[in-house]
Amino acid sequence: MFERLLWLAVFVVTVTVSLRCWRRWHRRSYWYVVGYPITAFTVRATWRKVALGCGLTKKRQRFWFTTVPGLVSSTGTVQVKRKFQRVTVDTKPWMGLPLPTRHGWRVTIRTLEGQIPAGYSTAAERLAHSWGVHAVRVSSPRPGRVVLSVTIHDPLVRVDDLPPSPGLLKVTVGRLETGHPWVIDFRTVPHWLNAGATQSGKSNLANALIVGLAPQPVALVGFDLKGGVEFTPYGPRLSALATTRAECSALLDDLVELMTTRMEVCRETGARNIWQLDDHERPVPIVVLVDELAELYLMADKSEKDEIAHASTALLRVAQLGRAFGIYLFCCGQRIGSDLGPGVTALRAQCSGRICHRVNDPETATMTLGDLDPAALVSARAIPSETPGVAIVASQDGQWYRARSFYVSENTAEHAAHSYAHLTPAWADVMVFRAGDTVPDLHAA
Ligand SMILES: Nc1ncnc2c1ncn2[C@@H]1O[C@H](COP(=O)(O)OP(=O)(O)OP(=O)(O)O)[C@@H](O)[C@H]1O
Repeated sequence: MFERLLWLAVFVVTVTVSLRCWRRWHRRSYWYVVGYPITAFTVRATWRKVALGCGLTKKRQRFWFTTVPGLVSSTGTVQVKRKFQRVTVDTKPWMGLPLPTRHGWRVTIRTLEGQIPAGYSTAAERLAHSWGVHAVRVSSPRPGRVVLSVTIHDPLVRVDDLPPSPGLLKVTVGRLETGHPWVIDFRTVPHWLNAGATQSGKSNLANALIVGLAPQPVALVGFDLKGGVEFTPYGPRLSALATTRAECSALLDDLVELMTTRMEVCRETGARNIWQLDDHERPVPIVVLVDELAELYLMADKSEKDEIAHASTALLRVAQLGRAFGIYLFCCGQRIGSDLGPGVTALRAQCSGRICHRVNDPETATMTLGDLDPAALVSARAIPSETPGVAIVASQDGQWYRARSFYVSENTAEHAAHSYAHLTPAWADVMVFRAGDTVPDLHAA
């Protein structure tokens, strides 16, 4: 008997240690083979209790046949006088089979009458605590269905190195919490707002863009309102750099003039945008990086009013019309509040790409992500300062995601700027382009 118990103990210890080792050395296969089946079974088995606790059930009158009152799933007291009677029961929403994902699982729920996805978003935090997971995200692929996407651990604690760019004007800058790459694609979403408090990771993201765009046949333009300290080291790969408001105004005038020229070229050739022009006619696309956007709008005294109005209008025109003519904006700022003036609000409306790092004031989060799901705002304000680079990203599919940029140091970005300095088109060359002009052979790079 003792020997049998000993063998059993040895067996249990061996199995436990092996499972722990497996989990430690190859978490993904362990999750699919061991973790997921146990989780799927537990989630299904406990769904009634969890839904009840999170306020996702509905009371319904049902005919119930029972002799044992305790078997009736009701929060009220059920008095069984007859064997077949009408009682109030708590009905749980129908749940499909949880499906494994790389960082957790995904399950479809059929909503009960009167329920909307927002109700599930409100309950998401309660669900996460009930299941003991990092986060539960809610989406609704079609009316009457919600999909709960569960991440067990925060997948953004560690991210890998910056991979090569997947195509022209596309840069994989980080990873989404779903495990998918976070791609900034200027041809799909032309203008971006990148907001965040100091030390939240805004410049790191700009560095990732510079490293990704440097080898591409594009012209990079910098507006560095921190007096040039951020972008000057990347000068060799920048076709133009403005570091004061006066310089910004002049450079914005250039961009508006360039846009007008490109407009004429497109009109003369019957094209609606530069991408419909023949390859040899197409002007070089321009990515404009703006750092510390608020400085462009801040007024110390009334004498600056005209200059601010001028710069603000020019930037807005570039945002409104730039897309068709190959001019794309990436605006970074600590604060992008409406107190900066109507110019900022109008610019924001033109920037469909939104990135909100950790922010200090709720208004910047609202301004950056405002028209998204309120849960995105809550998520943005919950970003801890220990994870710089984590942001809420509004994407072209209308969804929002938590994401983290790859770490790209200033040295790496500076190295890329020097290595690809030979691809930098001179600003004068970019400006003189007209139909029939010789286009610098940047597309061959
Ligand atoms: N994705 C990331 N992974 C790891 N560390 C990061 C990441 N992003 C930023 N950091 C680190 O966080 C710190 C702040 O980053 P960064 O300079 O980009 O912030 P910022 O928002 O631009 O701040 P500021 O407005 O003061 O310039 C840096 O030390 C940087 O190395």
